[in-house]
Amino acid sequence: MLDSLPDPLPITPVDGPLRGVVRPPGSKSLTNRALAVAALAEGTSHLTGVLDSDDTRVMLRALQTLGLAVEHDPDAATVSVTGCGGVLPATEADLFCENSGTSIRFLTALIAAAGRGTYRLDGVARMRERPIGDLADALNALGANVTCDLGTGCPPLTVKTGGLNGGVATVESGASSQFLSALLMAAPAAREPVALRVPGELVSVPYVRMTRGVLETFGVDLIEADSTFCLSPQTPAATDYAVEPDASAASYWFAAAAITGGRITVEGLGADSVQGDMDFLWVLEAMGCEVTIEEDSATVTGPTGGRLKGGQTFDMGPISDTAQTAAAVAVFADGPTTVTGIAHARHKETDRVAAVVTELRKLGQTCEEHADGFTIYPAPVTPATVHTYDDHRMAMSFALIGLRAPGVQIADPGCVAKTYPRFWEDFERLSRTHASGLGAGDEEVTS
Ligand SMILES: O=C(O)C1=C[C@@H](OP(=O)(O)O)[C@@H](O)[C@H](O)C1
Ligand SMILES: C=C(OP(=O)(O)O)C(=O)O
Repeated sequence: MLDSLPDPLPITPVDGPLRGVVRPPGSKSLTNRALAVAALAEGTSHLTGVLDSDDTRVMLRALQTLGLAVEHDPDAATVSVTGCGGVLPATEADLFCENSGTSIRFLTALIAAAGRGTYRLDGVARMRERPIGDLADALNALGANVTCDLGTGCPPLTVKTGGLNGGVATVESGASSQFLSALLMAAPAAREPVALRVPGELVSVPYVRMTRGVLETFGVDLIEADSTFCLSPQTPAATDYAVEPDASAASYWFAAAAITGGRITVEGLGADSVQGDMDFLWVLEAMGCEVTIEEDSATVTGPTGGRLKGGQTFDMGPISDTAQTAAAVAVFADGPTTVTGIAHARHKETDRVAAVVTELRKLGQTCEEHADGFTIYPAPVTPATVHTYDDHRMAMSFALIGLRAPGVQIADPGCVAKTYPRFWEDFERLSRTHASGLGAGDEEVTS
């Protein structure tokens, strides 16, 4: 399906509010965490609701290469993993991690802790610009020998290891929270207790909470005090784990309701979600949307005519994957919107701060670029082809602008495969629910 899309993909504006119900695919972050912890567990874990996308396939393939028994049924969205109990079967491996940050960071720590030999990890050209040196330093303090082969603090990496001894490590976490998450998941396999000290800024805090939640489900004990996380040697217990739908993916549907003045319900994500990106709902509420959160769903009703409130500043540091979604919504606000706290978003699939500003300017918007974010002064949208920089979130968020403005085309639409291969199918079906759907009941859109 993705291969047959026109490139660039023209987006057809809708002439009324979108209404519908949607269930996004499984969370990338939860899928890759559950896979990593299940790999270290004793016994077989059964995961349901798993995401099948480029990023999760990188992780699945890597675990198989490392000698683990992994059974994947993409149609049923299930994976069974028989864990290694603390020592990986493979004593060498060459792992290609594409541009999956979670995979390369989680795997580096997992291998350092449970590997016995020499391993190499690499990715696409952009991955070679994404930092990982702070994770390598922390693993080396615990007894591994991890080197960034080009001396740039980025992949490719060589991991030479006989397992982690344990001890105290400092984890610089200003570039990514994934370093700490990776260490927390790997530390139980060390021979001695591990203390992970986070001395300065910790970005993307909700993802660390998510890691703790997954570890808890697998029976791992962890103590946190004074920015230090302590884990004793232990083996995670294999478990059945149900992955929630992806909250970052849900942000596109919530925003579609906001922009078109419609009403969209996302199923499977409710009050108890463990994903921080659900907080994007409060950005939309501040911009004039009505937000309702139930036990197992969340609904956004956009203001009539999609007239959104501007003149606001949002610190989106904890939820930076939704900053591009916010930028798309900001185009239709009645005043400027400023997003702060996302300097670390410059290290992701692309420099997202620069990409948002560059592409919004093409679409006729006035934008200021700041070190840690941007300000958008809304103006009428001018037709343009949006460059997506191999960043799924550029494609998915900028498509939303095309729902209300003619002439928006999305280059390389297939890049959504990183986390949401069915995105355009859901977009198409949901786009058909406008206007005539009003008062006629919601159309079910599921994936
Ligand atoms: O731990 C995770 O699952 C993630 C953490 C975040 O990265 P940073 O911690 O690098 O901000 C987020 O952007 C990424 O999509 C997923
Ligand atoms: C930043 C992202 O991914 P990762 O860091 O896992 O590559 C993302 O999915 O937006």
